[in-house]
Amino acid sequence: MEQPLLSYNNIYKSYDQRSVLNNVSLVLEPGMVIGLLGKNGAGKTTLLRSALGLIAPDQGEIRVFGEPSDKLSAQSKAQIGYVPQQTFGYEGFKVADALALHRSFYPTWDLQLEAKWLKRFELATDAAINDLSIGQRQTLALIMAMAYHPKLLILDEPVASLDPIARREFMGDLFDLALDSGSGILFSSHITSDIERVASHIALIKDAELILIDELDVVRDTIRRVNFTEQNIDLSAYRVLNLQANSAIIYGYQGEPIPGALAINHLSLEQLFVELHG
Ligand SMILES: Nc1ncnc2c1ncn2[C@@H]1O[C@H](COP(=O)(O)OP(=O)(O)OP(=O)(O)O)[C@@H](O)[C@H]1O
Repeated sequence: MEQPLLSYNNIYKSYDQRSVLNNVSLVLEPGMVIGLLGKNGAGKTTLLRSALGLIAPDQGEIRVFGEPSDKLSAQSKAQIGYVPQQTFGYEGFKVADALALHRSFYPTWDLQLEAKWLKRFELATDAAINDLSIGQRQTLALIMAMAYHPKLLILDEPVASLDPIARREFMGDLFDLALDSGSGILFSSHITSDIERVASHIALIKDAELILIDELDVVRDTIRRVNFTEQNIDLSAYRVLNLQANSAIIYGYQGEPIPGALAINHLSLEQLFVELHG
């Protein structure tokens, strides 16, 4: 089996005795695009930053390309692309100068890709970074993180400030990048439609715990809301993600009848997210 690009093994992290990551395990293999979904404060940024050695977990082990994340070699670091939630450096630079400096760190920089994206997103190279809109800055940050074909791409809400057209195009490129070059992508987002469009896998984080990690198609196909009147309905054949007085969200449904169920309904990713947090 190929070595995972990134693996989290039983990660715990607390701040002031408040748990932010609770026993999180996750593996990113080449070709996977994992969309990390969770509400504000769920622990997404903490999880992403800890992969880069920027945050040290209290317990557990994180490996990137097989190396411990807090002792990454320079060679491994050069194969990671990271776009934080808040960009940016290069204040006082023009776009062209910032790109030239950034490019100089990466021998695998793809000038054609850079030119294609600059054109597509209408970023003027003579514009001053300080004058760019938030969305334009985010676009530039994405170009800077992706144009050297990193093996591992970690994106913290990468497209939140982009308009829907730019979002759609970038998300498409992300997916192509992963599939073409055997890279892997872990990105966080609140935008369930973006995750549905490009992710191969979804990781759902709630109250510091990874409550679901699986292929997106499997999640879509086997998640259901079950309505019932009797409290003694037997749902033991499923993973119950949420249990209310007269309904439950179950995972692992295969189309069979459930005795006592009044209704068994599909849930979109957005409905799942809303209902889990309702
Ligand atoms: N350095 C810190 N000190 C104390 N608490 C922190 C620190 N960093 C993060 N936290 C807390 O940890 C929790 C998780 O934060 P994190 O930034 O990982 O969430 P998130 O899922 O990325 O949220 P968002 O979607 O709003 O970006 C939050 O409650 C946050 O306040």
